[in-house]
Formats: sequence, C-alpha cells, structure tokens
Amino acid sequence: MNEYLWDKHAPICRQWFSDLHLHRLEQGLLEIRTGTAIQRNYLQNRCLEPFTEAAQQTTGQLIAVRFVHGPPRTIEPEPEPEPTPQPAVEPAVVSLPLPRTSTDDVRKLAAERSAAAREAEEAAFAGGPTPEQLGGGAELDDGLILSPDHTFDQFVAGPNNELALALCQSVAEAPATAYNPLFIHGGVGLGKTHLLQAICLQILEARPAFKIVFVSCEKFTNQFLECVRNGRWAQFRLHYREADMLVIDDVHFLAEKERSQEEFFHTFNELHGQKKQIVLSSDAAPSEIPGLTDRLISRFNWGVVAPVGAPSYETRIAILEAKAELRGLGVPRTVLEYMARRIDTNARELEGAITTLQAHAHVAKRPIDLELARRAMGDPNVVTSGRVTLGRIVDVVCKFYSVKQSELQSKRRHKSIAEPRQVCMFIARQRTDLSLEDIGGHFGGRDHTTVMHSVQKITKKVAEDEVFAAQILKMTEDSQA
Ligand SMILES: Nc1ncnc2c1ncn2[C@@H]1O[C@H](COP(=O)(O)OP(=O)(O)OP(=O)(O)O)[C@@H](O)[C@H]1O
Repeated sequence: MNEYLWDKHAPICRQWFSDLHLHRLEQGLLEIRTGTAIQRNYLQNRCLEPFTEAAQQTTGQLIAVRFVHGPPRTIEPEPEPEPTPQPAVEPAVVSLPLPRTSTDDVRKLAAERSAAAREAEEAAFAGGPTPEQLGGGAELDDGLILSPDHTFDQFVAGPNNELALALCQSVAEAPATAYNPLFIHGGVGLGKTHLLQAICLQILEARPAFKIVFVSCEKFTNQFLECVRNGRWAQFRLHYREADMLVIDDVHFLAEKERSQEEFFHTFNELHGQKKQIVLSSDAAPSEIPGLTDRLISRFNWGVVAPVGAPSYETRIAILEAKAELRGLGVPRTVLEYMARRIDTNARELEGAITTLQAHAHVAKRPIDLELARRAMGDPNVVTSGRVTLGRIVDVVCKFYSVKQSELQSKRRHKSIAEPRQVCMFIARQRTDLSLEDIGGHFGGRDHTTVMHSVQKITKKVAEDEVFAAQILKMTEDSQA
C-alpha cells in the first residue's frame, strides 16, 4: 500500500508514514495503528481519503480505513497489556490553522475587513447569520489536530526567530511559570503556528492528560457568536475556562470585534488568574492590532512579546534542506542555493517550492537538478514549449474545474467559482508579465488587493495541500503547452 500511496500521492508521503502498521482487516474495515495519538488524530482528519483510495485499489474491495492508537483490542483471548501503554490523548478543541489575510500589503484590506467584522458581529447578536455564514459549523469539537511535522526538532532556527523559539521551548518545558502570556507575532508563513504546535506536541509527550485548548481566533469568535445565538454561553465558557493551556492562533482576528474581545478578555483573566498558560500568535504586535481595546493590549503585553521575522539566506537554505529531508528528497546544494536566492519571503513559500519541485521530479521521472528546479520555479530563462497567455490559463482552469469563463468574470463568490478564479490569478502572476491591475481587470474589474489576496491564498494552500499543489502544477504546465 505504501508503494501505491507513493506512486499516486507522492507529495503527501512523509517519512513518518513508515511508523504505521496494518492492525487488522475485518468486515470491510481496515485498521491502521499509528505510533502516537497525535499521528492518529492528524491522519484520521487530514489523510483518510488517499489511504482509503489506496486500500481499495490494493485489495479491489470497498474498504473503509480507520486509524487507531493504543493497545491492540481483541475479544478472545484477553490481550496482554503492553509494557508501557501510551494513553490516548483526547484533548478538547480542534486546531485548524485557517486561511487568512495578514501581510503588510494585505493590511490595506484591514479597513474593509473591520467594517465587515463589526457587521457580522452585530448581525449575530441580532440573531442574523447562519453558522455557514459565520464560517462553518461552530461546534465545540473535541479533537486536537497537530501536525506531527511541527515539532521543535523540525523548526529551523535563525536570527529571525531565535528569541521566539527559545521562549516557546521554555513554555513547553514549564508551562505557566515564567512567560505568561507568550505572544508571538510576525508576517505570513514565518512559523508562528509551527511554534505553537511544537509547544503542544512537547507538552503532550510528557503529560498526555494536559488539557490543551488550541484554536484559531477565527474559530474562537465563530464559536462565541454561535453560542450567543443558541444561548449556550455556559458551555462555551466552561469549555475555554477549564483548559490547562489556551493557545489562540491569529489573535489579530479580534480586530474591531468588540463583543468577542470582551468575552476573550474575561476568558483571559480567568485562566491567567488560575495560573494557566496562555499562548497567542498574531500578524502584528499587540499595540498594532487595529481596534484592540487598551485593556487587551495591556494584557497581551503582560508576559513576553516576541517577533519572528523573514529568514536570512542561510536560514532559507536550511529550511529548504529540512523540508526536502522531511519528504525523503535528495536536493543538491546548488539547487538549494538557487531556490533560496529566488524565494526571499517566507518559509511557507520555501516549503511550497519544495513540494512543486518534488511534483516536477515525480512527473518527469528524473532526478532533481538545477535545470529541473529552474523549470519548477518558472524561471523566465527556461524556454518553455509555448507562450502563456491569460486566455490560455483561463481555458485550462475552466476545463479543470468545469466552470465557464463568464462565471469567473462574474461577481459570484461561491467557493466553486472563487477558487478557480484565484487559481487563474495565481498562475497568471507566476507565468505572465501582467500587472496586478491587468489581471484583476480581466476578472470583472477586481482591484489589485483582490489579486494579491488570491495569490496568497493559493500559495498557502499549495504549501499545505500537496495534492492541490500537484493539480496547480498540472494546470500550469497545460497553460504553456
Ligand atoms: N523556521 C522554520 N523552520 C521550519 N519550517 C518552518 C519554519 N518557519 C515556518 N515553517 C514552515 O512553514 C509553513 C508555514 O508556517 P506557519 O503556518 O507556522 O506560519 P505562520 O507564521 O503561522 O503563517 P500564517 O500567519 O500565514 O498563519 C509550515 O509548514 C511550517 O512548518
């Protein structure tokens, strides 16, 4: 099955997949045992589809897959207890690093977002939007999803993040002693979520029963509004205030949301008063988050505030090397240097580039060298087989998503239309010389900030979803055929 996965889903294979064991196949259910409970949660939530597909292809049967962790369970005879069974972790809240806008450029959108945020909050208090409008179900879910890749070991240290890394390690070693709250801030893709997850992974390794509530601020806000509408205040409060550690990602999402800030303020005070650890991340320092109340700013500054900045050239090479190694990919030093020179923004883009490179090598069935890397990165010096035009990109993308060009140029914002439109903008930005305004103009007169936002959104998805990355690669290649 591993071979099947590698062949069909090469980019999603991680080295730690080799820790997995086929536990049993009974009555159409294939159980796969994971090394840790964290892996179980991650695989069950993020990788079920390719595994199910692989199981069905390999066996030729309609099989369901489930990931399990803990001592083997059998009916007869009674199982021998394992020497040192690892208790299964059942923490409380799902952690989904949700897409968002957050670079300096995108801050231009802040004013629009602020108004929208206030409107959404007001509407919710007035009994307005549905859970879908609030960004999806606001259930208080109970599965902590941490990526097993996001450990301290996998985090590359550099002058840009040394302080933040050291503080996170201190918190992981002894929560709620020295740095409380810990506030990490910096631009997109610089490793804030990675650091937050690394804290959780280290604590859970030593103390599996430690109750961590880790949630994106968007989710906190949506859950809060949903609970307000449904009169489930008590459940909401209990859920957050019973945590041993509260980790909130992207806390700048509180900007301009008065009532969510008020609720967060009380949650903060309650937990801090009980000497529970609080860890926060944001795209800006507390005093730079627009519309944040003074009392929250002062609470956030109470412990320690640490920035993460853009990686230096040497750090970029080290990040590329680490990401390649994680995928079991041998990348020559000259290629790493070339890529580190081409990409000077953030680690997410570096990771996305490694994914793209891997997909190119897989499709071309050849080893990675400078020539392949140049192609993968759309180097203008590489002669491609045809000129890329916006019209050609739109044709290819419309065909892939089965949508019409007129729909992409319409005002429709439904995901089925918005995503292909964003993909067109992403490919156009990468493979043509058109300006942001030119590209936006083609899609119903959208402005340059919309194009920038689209490019960032697709960049983020490419880095996080390798199957999607391979699809983008295919569409990009088809656009220049
Ligand atoms: N120093 C680093 N070493 C290794 N990987 C890194 C580093 N910094 C970031 N990454 C990787 O880059 C990707 C993006 O990082 P992460 O999601 O933590 O960024 P972020 O700062 O939270 O971004 P955003 O603000 O957009 O949510 C992740 O896969 C992460 O593992």
